[in-house]
Amino acid sequence: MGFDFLNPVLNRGFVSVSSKELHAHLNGSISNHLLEHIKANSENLNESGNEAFLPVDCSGVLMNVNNHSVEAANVCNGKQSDTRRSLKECWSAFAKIHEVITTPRALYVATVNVIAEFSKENVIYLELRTGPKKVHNIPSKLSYVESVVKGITDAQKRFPILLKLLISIDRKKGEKDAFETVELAATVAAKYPEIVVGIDVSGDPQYGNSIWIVNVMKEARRRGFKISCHLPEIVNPDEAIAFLEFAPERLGHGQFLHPMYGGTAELWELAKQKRIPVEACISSNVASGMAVSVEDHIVKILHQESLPYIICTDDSGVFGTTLSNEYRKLLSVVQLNFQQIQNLCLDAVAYSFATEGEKEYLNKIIQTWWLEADCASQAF
Ligand SMILES: CNc1ncnc2c1ncn2[C@@H]1O[C@H](COP(=O)(O)O)[C@@H](O)[C@H]1O
Repeated sequence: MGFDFLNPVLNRGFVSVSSKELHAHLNGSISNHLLEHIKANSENLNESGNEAFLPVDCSGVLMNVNNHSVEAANVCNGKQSDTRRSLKECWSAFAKIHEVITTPRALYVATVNVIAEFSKENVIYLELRTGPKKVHNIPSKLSYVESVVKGITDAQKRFPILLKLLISIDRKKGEKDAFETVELAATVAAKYPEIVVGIDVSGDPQYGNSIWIVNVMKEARRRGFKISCHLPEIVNPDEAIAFLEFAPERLGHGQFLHPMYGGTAELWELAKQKRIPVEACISSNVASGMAVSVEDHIVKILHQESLPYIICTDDSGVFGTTLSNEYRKLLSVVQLNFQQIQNLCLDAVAYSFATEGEKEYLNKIIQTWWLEADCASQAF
């Protein structure tokens, strides 16, 4: 579309440098390389140190990690680059990852290295989200979250990236579990208020009932959390209306809001009226069959109608993508000039769950980077 002038900028990571990742599921963001590494070393993992991780440096960070790429991921999967994973396949991909992350130590290493990989791509603000699990040798949901927070705290000291955590509610696990998760999130947030800032509602959209999900979101809001809620990834206008009426701070996906993709005129009108920022995850939605193609992704309509959206990866490990790659896909279907891309980055700050002071700081970095990028582009 004549945006070749942006390629050097994208290739040099400028967009991701000035970008934020607001929708990244922790386990879904584990690259194949990292997963293989954890699997291969699982028997040697212990709580006391890193000595079993030969390729890991003293901070628990994998050395020589390749950035994700569709090609790299597909080599590991033995799949073609255009392989589509249906939503069902996604759930089994997550289950396979969960089978590998069996100890607090493995979870810690996964957390640190997922952050390392985002930071290598020059992402400067990352909101990770994950669902607490008492599985395998992880003794409790509290210890699960503590391991993730420890990973975040340690990575925060090492990388130039600001980190936040959203605690995920898995709708498949039902109402009781969801209320308990909010309670647990409140306990951990009291200890780490700068890190644990939000609640994510996700999981298989075929499960759960919108009424209790709305009630859980109300409780989370009452506790002071910001909320990001996945809109159903199957056509379900009634549920989407219930979620829009509640008005979480952000919405995940949103492909089926528009009548062209299975929504209704009423739903689309409500979406336009509410103007809730949508976390657009292009590769994920195309790979899982939610959007037929990049061209048919809802982001194009959101852009045309000047509705707020943020470019995100969703599950960079499972879908073999990066934030820069997602921006490239956006630019293949939406015409944006330099200033508009910068504005997208600044919008992402505004829609983030960072504090006002942190937002100010991030905005300054972005403006500086874009000034440099602008100068660099003049040179090409
Ligand atoms: C494809 N789009 C999606 N839609 C809905 N839920 C998703 C998702 N991608 C990920 N998850 C949710 O995040 C979990 C993996 O990360 P954590 O184990 O929590 O770190 C998945 O099991 C699912 O519940």
